[in-house]
Amino acid sequence: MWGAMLYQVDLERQVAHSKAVGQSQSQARALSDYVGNILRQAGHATHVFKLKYEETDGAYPLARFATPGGLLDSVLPVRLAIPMAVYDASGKLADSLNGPMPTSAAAAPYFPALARSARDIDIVTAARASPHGSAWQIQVARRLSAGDGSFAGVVVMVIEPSLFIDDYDRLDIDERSAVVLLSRSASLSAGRLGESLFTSDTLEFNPVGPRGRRLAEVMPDETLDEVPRIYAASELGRDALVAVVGIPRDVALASFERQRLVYLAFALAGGALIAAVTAVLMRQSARLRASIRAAKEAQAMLRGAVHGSLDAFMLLTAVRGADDKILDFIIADINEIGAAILKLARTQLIGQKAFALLPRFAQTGLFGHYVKVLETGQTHSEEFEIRIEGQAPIWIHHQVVPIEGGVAVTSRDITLRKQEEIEIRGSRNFLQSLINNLPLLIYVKSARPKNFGQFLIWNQAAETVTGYRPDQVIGKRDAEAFPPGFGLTTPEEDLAMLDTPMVVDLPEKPVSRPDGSVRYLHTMSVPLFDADGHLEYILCIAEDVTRRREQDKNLREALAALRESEARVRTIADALPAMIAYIDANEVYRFHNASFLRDFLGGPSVLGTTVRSTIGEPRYRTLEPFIKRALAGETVVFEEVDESGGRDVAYQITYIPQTGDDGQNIVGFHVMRQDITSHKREKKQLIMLSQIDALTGLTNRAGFFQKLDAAMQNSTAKGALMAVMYMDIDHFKPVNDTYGHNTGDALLKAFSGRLTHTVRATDTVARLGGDEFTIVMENLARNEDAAAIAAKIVTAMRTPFKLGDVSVSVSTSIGLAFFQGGLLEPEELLKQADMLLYQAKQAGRNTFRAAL
Ligand SMILES: Nc1nc2c(ncn2[C@@H]2O[C@H](COP(=O)(O)OP(=O)(O)OP(=O)(O)O)[C@@H](O)[C@H]2O)c(=O)[nH]1
Repeated sequence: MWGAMLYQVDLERQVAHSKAVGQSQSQARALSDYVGNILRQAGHATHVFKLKYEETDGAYPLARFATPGGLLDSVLPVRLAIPMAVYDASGKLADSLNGPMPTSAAAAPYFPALARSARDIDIVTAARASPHGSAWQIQVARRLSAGDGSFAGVVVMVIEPSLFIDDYDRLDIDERSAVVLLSRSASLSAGRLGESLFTSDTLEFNPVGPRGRRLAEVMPDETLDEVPRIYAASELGRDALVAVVGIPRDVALASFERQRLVYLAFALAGGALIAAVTAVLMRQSARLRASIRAAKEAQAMLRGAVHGSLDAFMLLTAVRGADDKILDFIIADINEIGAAILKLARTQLIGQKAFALLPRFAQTGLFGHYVKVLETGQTHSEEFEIRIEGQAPIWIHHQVVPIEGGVAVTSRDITLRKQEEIEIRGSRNFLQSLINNLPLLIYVKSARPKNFGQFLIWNQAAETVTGYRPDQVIGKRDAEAFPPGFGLTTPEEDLAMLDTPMVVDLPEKPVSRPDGSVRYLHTMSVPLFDADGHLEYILCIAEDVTRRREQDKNLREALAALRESEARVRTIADALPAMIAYIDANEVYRFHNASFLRDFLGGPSVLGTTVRSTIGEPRYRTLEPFIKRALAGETVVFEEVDESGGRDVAYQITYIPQTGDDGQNIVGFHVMRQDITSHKREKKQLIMLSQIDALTGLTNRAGFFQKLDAAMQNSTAKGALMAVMYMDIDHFKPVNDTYGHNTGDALLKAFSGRLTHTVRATDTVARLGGDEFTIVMENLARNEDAAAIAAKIVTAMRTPFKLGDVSVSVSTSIGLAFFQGGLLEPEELLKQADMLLYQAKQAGRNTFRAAL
């Protein structure tokens, strides 16, 4: 039992020791964190000073910098009274604060490095013995630049270990604890043992136990005092500094010792209690670690939020001139997004002056805004466009918030949103312009209950057509904007739309303009719904149909006139005896009068059919040449005999070409078809009549020559013998003279009658004029046959003629010529007969002479 208890006690001791080492190390780590933080802040403080110094061209005293609540106080507590100094370019002390400082820094290790490098860096020197012998120290130095960027000197902060040791009141440790800060590089240490401080250049701490142990327990290589402690170290990671905290062993193991007594008293129960206490402590430690981790995570998240933000974020510190006027801004911090916008690495940007980065900083107005924000303390936000040649424009939302000594700038790329806005505005402008420029009246009324019927849109065309301006209409209802019965869509029609929302085509209505004139509108009402399907607007689109109505009216009148004229033309055409038609350029019948249909085609209407299909191919072939000529522009007159009806019907056809509106192209031709059958017959009769001697009824001179010509051709063709007889009444004149002209006529008639009876029916007896007669005899067998007839005629005429109351005795003389083919002309044959007549006259008359 005791063995077990002693074993347990030993185990507990080990646990308590480990815990004590952990506690020491935790304190050592806190110390090293604090030191590291102070050193970082010191670096930051030199940076802030540098900004102010450079901004004021060197006229910025350290005393002002370290004013309580001033710039330094925002970085490092002024109460720490950290010694500071400013050295000029030659290394000579120019300003100092919080303690004596070396009069020259020229020999300091940082000085030549900072003088050479133009970069804004801080140099933290290794620990070295303090010149005034108090301890050792670390210097944080930063280059100061003149206005032209040249080396102006350095600012130095002196960090002494006493700062951490003296003022170290954060550690919750026993007063006999040891706190040591060790510089490995300088082999210097400074420490506190309870209330007493010490420095050493020999003190060293060595690790306890095997390497790689989790707890970094160390032991001093020399005895510091008589207090046994449990020491642990924490390396600073930079500057070769090590923080060591030693907690008195009895304090560290006090609980264990108490527990050991309890163990002694309550052996087994004590062990359990210790275990429980250990567990609680472990849990507390775990909780502590968790909360530290949570704090770190929160910090990381915060930092991540800034750096991972979609917005560009930048902290700018104002650079002020001697008169405190803001001259420029320096980038104190910037996130990656911001750096990306400026197209430089973050590290390159930090410390840069805005004017150096953006030469047009002032012209863009940004500088002015930043200054104003800083001076007024008012946040400024705006949206603007950045145009870089060769790149699409970028829209930025810019917010500037005042902070201590500068501004915090947040910029967000809102190009996409802006483009959408511009597009929406563009399409809205387009629609607006479209609505205004459309020749249609467009007006929109509200369909919402609160302002039902109120005009919301009234476009240019609506104003032009109705004479009412938008300011007279918009925001009003019909009854408020227009006189009663104005004529636009009425409230009743709007209410009907509310009942049954649908597109309505309203009848054409007149509207009275203020000047008294009237316009006719044809309106469509269209319901427009909101996203929830409720009727929101009534869109009315109206067309001014006044002109169209006038044109329609004129057209109707013109059409009526045309129809009337056509009816008149048709009446006339139908009444005409001629057949009239019109055929277009495609040879299609377009018009015909009643006679054309009845007398020519004899069937139903052929309008719309072609000539070829109407009259048939054979007849079309006859007419085609004339049709082509007419369609070529020629007026054609020709005759056609239609033999189809069993009797010959003769037509005279006239084609008159029709030119189109251009006066050039032939668009068809008019047909006038006249039945000339009877006319031709009459003509034939007339011709016939013209060949008859009116007194005697014998063939006249013209008929004689026609007959003689025909007979001679026949004779030539057949080789037949023919004769022509030429005779004259002997002493006719005295008859006229004795008995008068009428008796003479009667004698001529009686003579011709006796003559006709003497010859054959096939012989042609003609009177050439006066008392001269001829006979054409064809197909004679012999010459003598004709001579015999001549003799017979002479004999027959010797018998006196009984003419009314008088008896007249005459005789006749005859010349007889023959023909039986040949080239002789009729006139020549007659002349031969005349010559023979003359001979008969010469022979004493009352006889004949023949060319036998
Ligand atoms: N009554 C009548 N006399 C006519 C007509 N035509 C001609 N004459 C006359 O006929 C006569 C013809 O005269 P001629 O033949 O020259 O005289 P002729 O007396 O017959 O003489 P020859 O023939 O030599 O015997 C003229 O006196 C004409 O005036 C007619 O139609 N009627």
